[in-house]
Amino acid sequence: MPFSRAASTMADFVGVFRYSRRALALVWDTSRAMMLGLALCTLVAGVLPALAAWVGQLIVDGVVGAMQAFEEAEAPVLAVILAPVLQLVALEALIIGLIALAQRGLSAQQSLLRAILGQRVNVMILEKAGTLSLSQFEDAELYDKLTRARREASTRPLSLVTKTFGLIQSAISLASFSVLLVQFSPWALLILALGAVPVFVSEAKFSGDAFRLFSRRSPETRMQSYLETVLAREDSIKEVKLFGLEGLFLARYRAIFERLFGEDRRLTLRREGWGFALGLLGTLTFYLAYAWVVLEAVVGSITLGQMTMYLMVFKQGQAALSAILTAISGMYEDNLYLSNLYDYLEHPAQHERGVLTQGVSPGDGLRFENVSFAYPGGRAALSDISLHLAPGRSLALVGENGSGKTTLIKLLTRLYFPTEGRILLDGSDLRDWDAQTLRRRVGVIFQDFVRYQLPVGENLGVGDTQAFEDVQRWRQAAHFGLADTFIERMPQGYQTQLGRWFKNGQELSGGQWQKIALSRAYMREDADILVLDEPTAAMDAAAEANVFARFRAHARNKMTILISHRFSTVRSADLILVIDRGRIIERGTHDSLLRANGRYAHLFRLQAEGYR
Ligand SMILES: Nc1ncnc2c1ncn2[C@@H]1O[C@H](COP(=O)(O)OP(=O)(O)OP(=O)(O)O)[C@@H](O)[C@H]1O
Repeated sequence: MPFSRAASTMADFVGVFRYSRRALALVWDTSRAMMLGLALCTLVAGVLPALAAWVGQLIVDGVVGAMQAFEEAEAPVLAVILAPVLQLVALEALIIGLIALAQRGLSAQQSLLRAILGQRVNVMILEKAGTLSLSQFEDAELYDKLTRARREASTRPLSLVTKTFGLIQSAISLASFSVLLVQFSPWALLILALGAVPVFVSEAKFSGDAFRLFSRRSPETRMQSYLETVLAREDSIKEVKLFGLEGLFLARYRAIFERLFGEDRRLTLRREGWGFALGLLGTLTFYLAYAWVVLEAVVGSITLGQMTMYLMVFKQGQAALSAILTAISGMYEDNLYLSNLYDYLEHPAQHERGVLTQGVSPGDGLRFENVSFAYPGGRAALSDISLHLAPGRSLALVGENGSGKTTLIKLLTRLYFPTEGRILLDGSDLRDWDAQTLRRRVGVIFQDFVRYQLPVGENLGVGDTQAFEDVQRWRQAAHFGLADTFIERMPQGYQTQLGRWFKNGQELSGGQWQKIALSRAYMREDADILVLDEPTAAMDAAAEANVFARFRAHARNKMTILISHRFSTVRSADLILVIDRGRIIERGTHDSLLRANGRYAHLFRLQAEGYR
């Protein structure tokens, strides 16, 4: 390897460790007491083994001395001769006991910290997810980082801290062993090091390889977990069964596993193979040193006690050194995974910087001025949209599937920003509005509303977090959304658990769910813009008529926007926009549009004929 490449590989290797400091800070911040406890136990567990080895030497030499004394004495008193040796044995027992205590302390604190830190990191990941915009969520690369972080990152900070302490512990042990060993010969230290370094280099290389493998294939692992979900979740199982998809999906699931496993196997075999071969070097050096120490004992340059000690010290020193190197390569691996976590956490959130709580011309309502929009990486979904909706007026959007109706609502609710043009509320650009204020002013139900696995009351409460548990408000909203009658018939009324995930959960029909969603929109008492995207598609005709009668009464002074494929619901709107491939192609009232005899009139007649 040329020098410059070696240097840059080394720099990469060292550079990765920059996350160690942050992980340590995180743990320190999480529990100072336990981090100090860990440090103390580490210190004790690090220093005492060398002390034990030294006492071991004293015991052996003490025994040899006692044997001589016993032979030489005329009237030997066993207790007197043995006493010093026995004291040493007791000391050794005490030291071993303390080591065991320190190790238990370490493992107890580690397992507690693991739980707290795992939770903390998961919360950090989820909090960050809350700050991401919808388009960031739809960015596959960022989403991969998020899933990788959720899968792997929560255990890494502790693992890093444990390894750092483990490293310090082994370093202390090694230093204390070295102090003993260097009295035998400084060369022994060199032999010790030579045996361990090759294993370390190969470990570091393979942990890098494993991380790259893990990162590269996150799309495949995501597909795997997606297939698991489809095959094992109640909301998809019905269709899977009826279409007989189990075999097909399982085969795909297996194929992904086999492909991934092939790579894993290759890596594992190489890693362990090299680990074994290079590990033999360590064994070889140990036996070299062994022979040497024995030789020195035989020729009488060291005592029998020293021989025992040196052999033990060499063996344990070797173990400590290889523990140090393993810890470093493990830390390198943890740092790689943490780099992914911090990359994700530091991904710039698209800050909503607006501060306005009032527009420059209150009462002006909503305006789109030449608004165009394209989804990231997609073609234009909306082009040159202009419209004005004054308070108390209603707007209906009509158009084929995929024409851009929902997209318009997403812009209006600031889930996305226009690529061109502006949207004004009360005369001020939507971007400049304070997020909270804006959210309070808009009540919206999307077609793909969420069916929360929560009690039915809370399913309404999510519509207004300030009234999340307010039973009175639930009842009122359910009344407007026509959900009250069936909710009151449920076994535990508003406390009835919905969905099948939890015990005694009740499943609702499609139309009932839609009524829940509709009531959720009514929870927004302060909202003066109400948006309903296909709110009644699953409802029976009587319910639909009722819903709109209530809606009109409720929305008398509000701005309302309605998306529907049913002309019966659209016709009463003050303004109807017909959208086609992202453009407004017709606008007017029901009557004027019929008179114009264009697309609207055509679609209307088609639907009317269907009912004849
Ligand atoms: N998140 C997205 N990312 C990229 N493209 C999208 C996204 N959502 C919608 N689109 C595309 O934007 C276009 C308009 O979609 P939109 O959902 O606004 O249609 P729609 O008029 O509401 O349709 P429908 O009547 O079926 O609900 C479609 O071509 C669709 O493929």
